[in-house]
Amino acid sequence: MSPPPAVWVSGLRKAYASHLALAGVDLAIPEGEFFGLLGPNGAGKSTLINILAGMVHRSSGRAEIFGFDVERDFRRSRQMLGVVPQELAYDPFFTVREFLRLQSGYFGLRHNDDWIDELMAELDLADKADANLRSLSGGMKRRVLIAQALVHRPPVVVLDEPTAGVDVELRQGLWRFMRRYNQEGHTVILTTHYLEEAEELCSRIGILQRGRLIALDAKDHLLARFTWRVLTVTFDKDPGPLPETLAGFLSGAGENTLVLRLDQSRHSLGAVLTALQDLPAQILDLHVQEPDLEDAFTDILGNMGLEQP
Ligand SMILES: Nc1ncnc2c1ncn2[C@@H]1O[C@H](COP(=O)(O)OP(=O)(O)OP(=O)(O)O)[C@@H](O)[C@H]1O
Repeated sequence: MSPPPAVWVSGLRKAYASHLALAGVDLAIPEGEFFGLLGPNGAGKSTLINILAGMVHRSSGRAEIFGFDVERDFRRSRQMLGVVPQELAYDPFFTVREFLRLQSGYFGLRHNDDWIDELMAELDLADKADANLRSLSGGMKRRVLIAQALVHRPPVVVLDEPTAGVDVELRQGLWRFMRRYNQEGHTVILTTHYLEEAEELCSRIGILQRGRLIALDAKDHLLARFTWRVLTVTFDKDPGPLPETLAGFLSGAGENTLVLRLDQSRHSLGAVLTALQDLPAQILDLHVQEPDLEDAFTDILGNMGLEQP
């Protein structure tokens, strides 16, 4: 028998009074995956995460972590899971080290200092070990949140908007840390509004909208659905009117610059360049932009007739 997936959800529903926050979600996340859970505000992402963490009671359906039901086997499933929440709920009188020891205690770990030291070093918190939580900057508090979630070395970690509002440098540091944690074999689930972040880190993407998974695919497959490219061409002077063969591709123009949108599956870039070279101006620069996850996200939500966040 194959081992159970890290996360398994089937027919999962959550109703708040008459509002359906999750309307029957099926999802299996295998061990070791870096999974991106995306969706506009109110789509149900936090509800799903909170059900997995045993913090919200599901209305119906199943939810398991490594085969342990999140309610019936709460202790075992929770032991397998680390959740990095959006906000730090803590007693501000503790130092960072005291706080992480306390968290270890919740998981029955009394001698956890070696791992706490390693976590603090990895997250650049070592020189704040004895600082009071109250005195930390927003970025430092964010690191403490991550350390808190990992204090019991969970095989599955869920990061809910881990880099919201942090500066570029810290974001890059957190990406490196998450990538390394995943490369060590841990399963990572990330929710984010920064689609660039999901594109950089996640191998598979699920898009939730109004409590339903409207897309679930490998990131590369999602992106491969899009065959258009945007070609920006800069000339040494005004190139004049485009030949008729290219006029239909024009999507913008600036000073001595033309922007063409081409569908690669139908138009050859070579033929387009040859036609451009016939214009009475020299090409100085060419830039080809490929679709990114943001384009895929917008398009998928657009096809559903729904607005993006
Ligand atoms: N405790 C609650 N009581 C009533 N409705 C709730 C409750 N928690 C969430 N909801 C509703 O359920 C829906 C899903 O909310 P949820 O927080 O899961 O979305 P989300 O995708 O995490 O959004 P965001 O990106 O804004 O965090 C929303 O319409 C929200 O208003």
